[in-house]
Amino acid sequence: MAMEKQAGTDSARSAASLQESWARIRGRLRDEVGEVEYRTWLRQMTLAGIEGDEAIVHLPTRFLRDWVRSHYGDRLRALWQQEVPAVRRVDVRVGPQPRGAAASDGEEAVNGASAPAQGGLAESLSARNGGARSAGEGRGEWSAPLDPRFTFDTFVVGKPNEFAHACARRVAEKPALPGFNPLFLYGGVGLGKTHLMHAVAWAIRDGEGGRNVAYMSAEKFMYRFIAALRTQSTMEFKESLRSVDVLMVDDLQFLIGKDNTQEEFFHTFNALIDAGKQIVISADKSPSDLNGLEDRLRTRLGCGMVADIHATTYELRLSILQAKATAAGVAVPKNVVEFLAHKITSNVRELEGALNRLIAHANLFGRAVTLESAQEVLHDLLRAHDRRVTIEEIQRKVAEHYNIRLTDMSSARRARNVARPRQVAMYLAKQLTSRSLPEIGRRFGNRDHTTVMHAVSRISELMQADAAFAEDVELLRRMLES
Ligand SMILES: Nc1ncnc2c1ncn2[C@@H]1O[C@H](COP(=O)(O)OP(=O)(O)OP(=O)(O)O)[C@@H](O)[C@H]1O
Repeated sequence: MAMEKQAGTDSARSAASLQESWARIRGRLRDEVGEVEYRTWLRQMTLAGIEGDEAIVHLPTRFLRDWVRSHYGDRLRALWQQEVPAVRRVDVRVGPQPRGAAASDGEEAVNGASAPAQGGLAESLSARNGGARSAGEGRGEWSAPLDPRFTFDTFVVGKPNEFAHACARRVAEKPALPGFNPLFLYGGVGLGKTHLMHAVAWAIRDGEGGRNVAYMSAEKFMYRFIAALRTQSTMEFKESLRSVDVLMVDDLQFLIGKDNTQEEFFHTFNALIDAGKQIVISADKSPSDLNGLEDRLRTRLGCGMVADIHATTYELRLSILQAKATAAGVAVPKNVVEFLAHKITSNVRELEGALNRLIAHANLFGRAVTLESAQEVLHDLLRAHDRRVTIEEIQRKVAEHYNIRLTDMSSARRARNVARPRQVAMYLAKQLTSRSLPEIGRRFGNRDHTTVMHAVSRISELMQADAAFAEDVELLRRMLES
């Protein structure tokens, strides 16, 4: 063993002892980072081999590679050095995973040689699915790769998604339960449909019984079907698809207007349901609203459980931001989280994108995240969102509310009953749009930016001192935002 440790090359190291070292390293990492983090980021690591003084670790995607490199690279190197002192460097690469790689937490995969593993990601997924391959298509090849970030652990539950989440959990725990088959999840863009689908797929794959889950987009289904038609292998297509235990199809609306593919999907759907297999579908609309899908298919899609994911609420946006900041290990102040949750209301994808940008910026420049940096870094994004609330709208609403003329927003009149509403409008313009102080000043009768600054601080003070006034301003804000 001691001799082996000094050798540092594959030739001197048996596959078995490498495997043991690698298993210990992974075990230690898992103990250090905890189960959830380990499963999210590290579980799919495989050892491709040792070259000279370098251990080569493979991950299936660039995203995972970058993440593991930047967050765990040093730790991996240190653990390797403890285990095998001759290893001085660790190279994390995107690479194929060997058959059976990372099939479960107990199974650690090692090629045992420096030569790259054979077989691509599709094959390794096939192995994860049970490894059975029929002639032509491998069963697992049906499945698109699952995103390791999209699990139940990382899905934040709130009022708008709690029903869909509960249904997804139920199906993951007990596939093909009567009343839950098919499970049809629908909702607007970027609200978490794919995340929930992947979470179900992960949970079933990792659960007991080694169920064979095929997850794909409707587009992929069509593409495969057309390819099978072209190569006259539709029988194999049908057989391989019908041999799965769970079929999950994302973005079903893609099949609208694709009549032949719909027909094929309808038959596959029926065959699987009749055989007691679980089907999970996602789409942007409910089955009854999917105009352009055949009636008989729409009817069947709606005969299990239909669950919608609603637009996010302010509270859910707050929770999601907090959870994502914590997961990234970055301190994001409360006022920044509240600011983002207020401003970016479109969907979770954009919210997440904004937070990631802030975090990346803070990391790059080694600076803390602050409200000022958030406004600066996200300037373009906030501007795009501002389109909904314009300074004109603010002026109009505030003038109406205080019963003054719209022209008084720009007039030179200084009477309190005019000046105060004007200050409120300036304050709201600063809060609800990303216009600069000079820009706001210009829109209020060419006033100086210091006047706007004064208005903002005066209104803030008054709101602190006078609860009724604060409520009034908040009411205006809500009216403008809705
Ligand atoms: N409740 C949630 N908790 C944590 N993350 C979420 C939640 N909802 C959505 N996300 C995140 O938001 C992003 C977009 O979600 P997802 O891709 O699942 O949306 P989608 O509804 O499938 O969108 P599309 O209609 O564009 O396919 C993902 O990164 C996802 O992890």
